[in-house]
Amino acid sequence: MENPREQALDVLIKVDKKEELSHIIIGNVLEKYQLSPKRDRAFFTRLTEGTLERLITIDYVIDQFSRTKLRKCRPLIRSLLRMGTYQILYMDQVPDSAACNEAVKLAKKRGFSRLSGFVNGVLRNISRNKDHIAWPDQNKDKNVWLSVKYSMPVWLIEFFRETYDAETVEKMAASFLEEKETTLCCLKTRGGREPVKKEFLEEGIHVRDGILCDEALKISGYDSLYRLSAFREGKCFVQDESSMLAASLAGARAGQTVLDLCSAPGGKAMYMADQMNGEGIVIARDLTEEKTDLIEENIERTELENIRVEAADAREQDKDMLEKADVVLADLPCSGLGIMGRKNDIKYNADREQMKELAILQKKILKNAASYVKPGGVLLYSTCTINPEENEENFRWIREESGFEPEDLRPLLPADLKSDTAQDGYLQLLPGIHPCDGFFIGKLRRV
Ligand SMILES: C[S@@+](CC[C@H](N)C(=O)[O-])C[C@H]1O[C@@H](n2cnc3c(N)ncnc32)[C@H](O)[C@@H]1O
Repeated sequence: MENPREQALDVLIKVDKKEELSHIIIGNVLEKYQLSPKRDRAFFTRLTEGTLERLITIDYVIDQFSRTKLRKCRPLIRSLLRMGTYQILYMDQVPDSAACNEAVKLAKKRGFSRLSGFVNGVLRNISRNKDHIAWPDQNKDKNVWLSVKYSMPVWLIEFFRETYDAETVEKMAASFLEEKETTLCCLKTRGGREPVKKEFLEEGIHVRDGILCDEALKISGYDSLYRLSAFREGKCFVQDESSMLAASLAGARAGQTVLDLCSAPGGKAMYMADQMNGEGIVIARDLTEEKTDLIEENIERTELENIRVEAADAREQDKDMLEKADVVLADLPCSGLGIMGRKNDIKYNADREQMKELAILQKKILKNAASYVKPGGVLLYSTCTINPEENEENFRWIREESGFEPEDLRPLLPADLKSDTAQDGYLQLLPGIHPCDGFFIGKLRRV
């Protein structure tokens, strides 16, 4: 990677112009420069992801110290100021003078010599005054204060506060900004957690056990997953503990028929196939072949044999599957508000209208999902969001519509996990409150 700052600049400009989702653009750059030194790749990743994560805070600061408002600047200048400010405010290892000088050099290199003085002036002004920023007054408007402090759109803060108190919302917002380890699920059928852990320790990677699930390992300090042999050989795959918990609460057992309607990239399908010890079948479906190819790739790597992959639209009822499945998993497309800390685009692109449309889509799929459950079988509904309309309300709706009984989750939960609603068959996991992503899990049984 020739100049990680210039690569970061190009990514920020593309994201600003909404050319593509940021994790795809960043992933493409990392793939192109996979042989570059780990240090450059890490600097590039931190600078792009960090700047995007703190965009609202950064823009607030720049507008305080610049005479031209950021929204009136050219995209290149806007992105240069944003990444310069991120380095000054959040990257202690970068001297402020380097952040300013490199921004000036890039402005000149990209044909903006006339504006390089402006870039220099704004960044040096921020550097001089970084301990005297006038933040919003939290006593005047707590939501605006939370929005600027945690870089979350104010409407989202207001939306969460319709359900949760300010303290809970602050914990959630803070947790989205925390540095995340990567959570891996280790397959029992491939030897389980201990040998993988040993291998990672030998490779000098920081590793610790998960908190909620026996299969989980949390790792950090590695470069690319594909450089880890245990990952390459399919002994583990990336999955948050909230997802492992959802798949484990489905309770799939050896010999059963499991139908996973929205399966790509296949995380929960693989977890269940592994729990079934390779006996019985998990039918893993998704909408397009592009998506089912992702499941196929993962199965090939993990060598799980009891998964059958099919492309199918879950909105259409499949008459051949009526009352055929012991377990139906409806892990549905959702607004993703529980994983905003992993995907920056979600918090900036979410909107209430789209959330309402998703709730309608979920109802349609849930109705079909219920029709595939055998008498005595299970319907497990899950999403990675924090939105009562998509979660609790849809769970209540399908319970009434299907006549299925909610299953008491209390005996099935890890000891450390407390929830007031578990006895009613569902739980809403909250980042910052629970040790995992934000996730909804609801379990019903056909009586
Ligand atoms: C939350 S993700 C599933 C994650 C997956 N269960 C896992 O654990 O790896 C939702 C999936 O729903 C799929 N999807 C969206 N609309 C669908 C539809 N109408 N029919 C089937 N799958 C759909 C998306 O392609 C996406 O892969």
